[in-house]
Amino acid sequence: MPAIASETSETFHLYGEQHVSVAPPVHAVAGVAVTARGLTKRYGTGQAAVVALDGVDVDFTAGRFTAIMGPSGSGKSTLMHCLAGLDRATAGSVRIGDAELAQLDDRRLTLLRRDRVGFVFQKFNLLPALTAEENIVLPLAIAGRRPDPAWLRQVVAAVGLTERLRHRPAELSGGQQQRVAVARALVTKPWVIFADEPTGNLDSRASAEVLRLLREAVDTLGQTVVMVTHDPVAAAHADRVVFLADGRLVRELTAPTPERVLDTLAHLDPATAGDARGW
Ligand SMILES: Nc1ncnc2c1ncn2[C@@H]1O[C@H](COP(=O)(O)OP(=O)(O)OP(=O)(O)O)[C@@H](O)[C@H]1O
Repeated sequence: MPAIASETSETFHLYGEQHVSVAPPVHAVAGVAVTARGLTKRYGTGQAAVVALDGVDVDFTAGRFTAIMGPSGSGKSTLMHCLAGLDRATAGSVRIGDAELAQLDDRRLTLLRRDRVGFVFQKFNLLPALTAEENIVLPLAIAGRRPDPAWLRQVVAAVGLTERLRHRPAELSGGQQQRVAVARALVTKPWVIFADEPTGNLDSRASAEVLRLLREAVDTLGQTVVMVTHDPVAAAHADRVVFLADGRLVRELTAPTPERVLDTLAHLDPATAGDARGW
């Protein structure tokens, strides 16, 4: 099990009792952090129905960095939302560790997301009235948990924000705001971090910094990261890239390079590959 995901002696036995306040621990099943089987998502009904995911089987190894790519409309966001418990699948199964999402009612699903999943979004999603530090510890504050000071210091130092903790988001650059978001995702020691186009609003220097942080979280903390991206350079920071087309998983690459990612995209959808080259 990755170091960051190991549980301490907190009392998770509350799970299953009437007043659930903490999500249950999750455990890796054969080294797999998140798994989907036959994952299907249909929007609408009848003739207007859209099959966004069409029976996706995929495993995300614990302590690894995986990128999800594919042409526009191929189902990347839908897949991430279903994997992260932000949306319910129409059919099939998603397990985060040994927790089967379909078996959780809305309240338990919310707890699982709050306590076991970290999120990084394209638009940072920071609260403007709060300082950087308050934004970072917000998931803990919502859960009524106190930050572990040593861990908080380590996370803040890792993202290079020690001197910026009292600044509000409007006083920070885009790259700094996204680093706050990465720290906020790490602070709960989540089972998995889902990053949805985390560099989509950043210039290439700030992008490289955020990608380096995600990479470091995997390499030095054992964090599991799953990232949706359109950017072959971003995807090349991952250990593995999985490619969607028309709601199906069609290819994957290990040890990706930007060139190999572009070549694979070009086979799936020449227009998308052209965009990625900046044509
Ligand atoms: N709420 C919705 N209602 C109806 N159809 C939807 C909805 N959300 C997504 N879709 C459709 O599902 C398909 C997959 O969409 P999704 O957003 O997951 O693709 P994507 O690969 O993330 O696209 P992009 O790269 O453009 O962001 C598309 O055909 C989209 O139009």
